[in-house]
Amino acid sequence: MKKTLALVAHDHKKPELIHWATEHKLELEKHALVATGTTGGLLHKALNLPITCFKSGPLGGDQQIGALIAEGRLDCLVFFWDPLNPAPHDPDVKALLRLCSVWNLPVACNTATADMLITSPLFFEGTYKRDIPNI
Ligand SMILES: O=C(CO)COP(=O)(O)O
Repeated sequence: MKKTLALVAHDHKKPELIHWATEHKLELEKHALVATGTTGGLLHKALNLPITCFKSGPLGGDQQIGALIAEGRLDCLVFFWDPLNPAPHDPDVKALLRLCSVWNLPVACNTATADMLITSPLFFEGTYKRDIPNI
């Protein structure tokens, strides 16, 4: 079942996300992909797959992805945020992760979780119906 996935990584984590996405290209190409600006550009170069690129994270890209979540238009977020370096837009990062909890959206913040998510038949075969809060 085709899903919409968002892929985002902070600068020090971009190589890790590109490596992960390359490993899982065969699965990723079945889905619609969106990303923040710089991440999306690099992923497009590495994977040669269509990716809808929003603004760069510090310029509002995280919030654009947050808007997709609030509108019920995103199925999953892979967000390799950097736990070792502060970002100027940390409030936006926190807001994006917060919305994942508010809307019970599957979110992977490291490769181990992303591996489990992308290989989960529960999620990708469409048998799993996630509860969405009735807000
Ligand atoms: O800052 C980001 C996420 O918080 C990512 O933005 P870029 O993909 O534009 O680097």
